[in-house]
Amino acid sequence: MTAAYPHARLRRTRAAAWSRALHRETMLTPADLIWPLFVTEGSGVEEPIASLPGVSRWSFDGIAERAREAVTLGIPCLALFPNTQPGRRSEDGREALNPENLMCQAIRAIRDAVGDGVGILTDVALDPYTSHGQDGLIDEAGYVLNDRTVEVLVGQSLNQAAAGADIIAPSDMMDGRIGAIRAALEDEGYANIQIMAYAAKYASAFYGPFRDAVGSRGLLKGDKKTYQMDPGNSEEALREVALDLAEGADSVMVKPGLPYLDIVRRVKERFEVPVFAYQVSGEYAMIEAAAAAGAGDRDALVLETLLAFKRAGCSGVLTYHAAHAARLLT
Ligand SMILES: NCC(=O)CCC(=O)O
Ligand SMILES: [Mg+2]
Repeated sequence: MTAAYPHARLRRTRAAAWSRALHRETMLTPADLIWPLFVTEGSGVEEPIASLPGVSRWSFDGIAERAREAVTLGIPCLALFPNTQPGRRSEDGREALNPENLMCQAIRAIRDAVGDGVGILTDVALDPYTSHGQDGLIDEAGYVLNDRTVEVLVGQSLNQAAAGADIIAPSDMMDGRIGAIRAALEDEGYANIQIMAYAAKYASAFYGPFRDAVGSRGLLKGDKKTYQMDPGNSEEALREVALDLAEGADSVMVKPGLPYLDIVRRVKERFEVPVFAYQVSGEYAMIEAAAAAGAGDRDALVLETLLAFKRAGCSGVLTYHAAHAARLLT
């Protein structure tokens, strides 16, 4: 039995800054952050993204510069997303298999700039490469075909592995792709390349600005509800995670972030494996809009939301605020 009031006064340990620091249960450091970057063609190019104020697409030189910045700031990992030009998009997304695509060139630019000073996480899914904006191959009715898509995702993963990716991160939500990719990585001599599975990815309204950033918003017809999860489901997330772990994922991700921290917590408690969350573009945009409207202090909102991911059980968080947060923390 613990003491009761008045012998127990929980305000006692909160009374001074030194004591609050001493009793703080959760810490946020730059090492908890994964920084998503958008890649575009050209050189010396920075394209601001209107719906993601403060975030730009960068050409390879800019990507290399961001990698140097990450090293300086102590951010351990970058996540890459390409803005594929319309002329390189197709019904079958075959640009994903091109060894000279934006993703592969960006990986090499980062390696040239910082060696293995940062980890490189690469997105596996076809939406940045398809002319219809879906994450996989579609039939005449527009339905995303599972098994044929998985075959292409395996090729996409091997293409990224050959270019030097450290963590393959399938975000497509096809069934069985983790096992297929893991087997292919083993066969091709990439036993040490990690897989971070977007295991519980929800069909969410929070992805809008991301689709602007990779140029798929105007292309996408319909929605992604036949493969991404229903926001009402939680038991199903545990099944998704169990399958991805059984298929060989090293870590799992929950996405979006803040509205799904209950899922993070359930996954962490059930499986005791590294869990990551993606604070997605719409969440970033909400914080920026709130700060711009004078509804809250930007720096405080950024740090509090990121700390919440840690408290919920995350090993780390993908966030467009990574560089800003790391500067605040150092
Ligand atoms: N596969 C990566 C994403 O879909 C990111 C979504 C977002 O930031 O809104
Ligand atoms: Mg799954």
